[in-house]
Amino acid sequence: MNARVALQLSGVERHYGEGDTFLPILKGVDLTLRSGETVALVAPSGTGKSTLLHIAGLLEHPDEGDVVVNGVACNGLSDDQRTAIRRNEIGFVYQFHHLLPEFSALENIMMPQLIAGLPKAEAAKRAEALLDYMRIGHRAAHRPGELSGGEQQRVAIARAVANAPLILLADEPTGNLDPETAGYVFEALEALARQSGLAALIATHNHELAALMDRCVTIEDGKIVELR
Ligand SMILES: Nc1ncnc2c1ncn2[C@@H]1O[C@H](COP(=O)(O)OP(=O)(O)OP(=O)(O)O)[C@@H](O)[C@H]1O
Repeated sequence: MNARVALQLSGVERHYGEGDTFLPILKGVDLTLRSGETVALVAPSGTGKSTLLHIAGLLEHPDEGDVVVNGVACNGLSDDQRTAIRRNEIGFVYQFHHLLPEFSALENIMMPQLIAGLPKAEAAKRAEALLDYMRIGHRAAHRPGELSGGEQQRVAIARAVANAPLILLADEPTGNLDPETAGYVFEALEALARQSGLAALIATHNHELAALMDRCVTIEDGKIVELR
């Protein structure tokens, strides 16, 4: 495959604590994500999935190693520069949706686009299209508290891709949903990632859902191991 490299982690190390509480979590993570590929990260609890996603998403710094987003090495950048790259290139979906409760579904999806400077009408048009794609167009005017868990998570997914990021990172995006809802939300996420041609790294405990993705990796002894 010779698609463009969207995200590259090389020799990434991260620990928590010091002295007696020193806890090495990532011990040399190498991972390459190309545009258009979906990758599942399936690893036991506590092995460092969230830590890895936070470092890949420029929310945390590694102790060692490089994070390269779309050809730009991010370690030496200022916080402002990292924030700009995160806003432009990376969409994040969390286990809990983190939607703004006082805004409608449509407004939540418009928000990152407005922050990026898009005109309101354009942002609304794209938000509507994404809601339709997620089959919740009829819920556009509803606030998060008026939506089911699955609907909320689909809004969160639409919001994460609203700015057409290069990379989508998701941390247990369906972990909070019942199995049936998790199935269709995950499928919608996977289809949207594929349709948008972005590089997706999705942490999940669900092996059945992971099987939908192009590749599957795990973390063993602080390093990435390719499962398929
Ligand atoms: N701020 C912190 N201080 C100390 N230890 C931490 C901190 N954050 C995470 N850890 C520890 O680091 C390890 C990895 O945490 P992380 O959240 O990355 O794992 P995970 O694989 O995402 O787990 P889960 O599947 O349960 O969400 C865990 O043992 C956790 O307790």
